[in-house]
Amino acid sequence: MSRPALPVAISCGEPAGIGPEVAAAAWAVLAHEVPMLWLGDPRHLPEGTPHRVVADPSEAVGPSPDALPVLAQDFGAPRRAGLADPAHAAHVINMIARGVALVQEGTALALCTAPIHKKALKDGANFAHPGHTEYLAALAGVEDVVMMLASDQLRVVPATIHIALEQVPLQLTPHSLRHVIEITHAGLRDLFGIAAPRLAIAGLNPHAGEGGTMGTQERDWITDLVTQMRGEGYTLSGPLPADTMFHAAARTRYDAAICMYHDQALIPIKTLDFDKGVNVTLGLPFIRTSPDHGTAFDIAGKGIANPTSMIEAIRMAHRMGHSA
Ligand SMILES: NC(=O)C1=CN([C@@H]2O[C@H](COP(=O)(O)OP(=O)(O)OC[C@H]3O[C@@H](n4cnc5c(N)ncnc54)[C@H](O)[C@@H]3O)[C@@H](O)[C@H]2O)C=CC1
Ligand SMILES: NCC(=O)COP(=O)(O)O
Repeated sequence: MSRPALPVAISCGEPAGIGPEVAAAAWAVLAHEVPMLWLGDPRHLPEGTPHRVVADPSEAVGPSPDALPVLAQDFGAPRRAGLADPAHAAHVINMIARGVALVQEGTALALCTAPIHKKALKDGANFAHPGHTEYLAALAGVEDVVMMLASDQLRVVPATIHIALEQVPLQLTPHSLRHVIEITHAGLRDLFGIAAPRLAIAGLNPHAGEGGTMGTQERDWITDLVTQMRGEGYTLSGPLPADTMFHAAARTRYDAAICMYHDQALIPIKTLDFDKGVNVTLGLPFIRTSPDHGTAFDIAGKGIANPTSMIEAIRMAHRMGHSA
């Protein structure tokens, strides 16, 4: 029996940002290929976006080439491009939670989240999480999830995510790094179809510590953890000096780079492939992807936002939803 063509649920993200316009543009490209269900206030879609409000996600099963199906929520006010409205914040958060509920109850295939403005959600609704990744983990009731950014050229994982740099050496532990390696390995195998994933582990310090002269974490425990996990059957290299592990030849030697902090991971992929990078959360009991960019207030509403990352994120959610 064939499975119903469930939609990818797309949470609207910050209405003042480019989320609504890149979602509408992605639908225009993918409408014949991927069933979609946009969650948000239809007034926030770009003017003229063909859409139909549905009462139930079952009305969004199968491709909908004539109109984007919308599960509508009245946010109370129209959007003002580039200017977050604090009154929207709670609704933005609810759209994420609604998307998770749809996937968990089996009426959506996967979740693709449009970007949120983290500070706007904190200011407007006291949002307790630094990003989707942590919020989704809380909603799913799982302790350890992994943020991966993936493109054709590179996959990166920050072992610590949205924390201040000064917190990195405190929160990065053998226990936490082990979990990141385990979850990444499983994600590459199960969601990316890589039977024997090769992971490159970055050092934390310049020159991976240079034998303890530029930092001691590599000498004190990272090298031991890598050696131990190699003995358990993982294919790991490192800890590697982070400045030389992203050039073209180096990138051929691994399937994902495990980095020690946010910018160490995200700078190389956003430099190489900002347009096509996709953010995927590993370790959740459902599929979640997102474009790699943020709300881009500086260009919101101008019709110039590039939708490619959103398109790739929806495609990846759809593909993974069918392979999981
Ligand atoms: N998944 C999510 O919810 C994410 C949310 N953010 C949030 O977005 C907000 C703004 O973050 P920024 O660091 O300024 O990053 P950003 O990605 O919003 O913007 C950085 C620069 O890239 C440009 N840009 C971004 N996306 C583009 C697109 N699709 N087409 C053309 N140009 C594009 C912007 O105009 C800007 O000049 C912050 O609150 C941040 O936390 C950032 C990344 C991901
Ligand atoms: N810089 C990536 C980012 O902030 C995405 O975070 P999340 O909202 O997907 O957790």
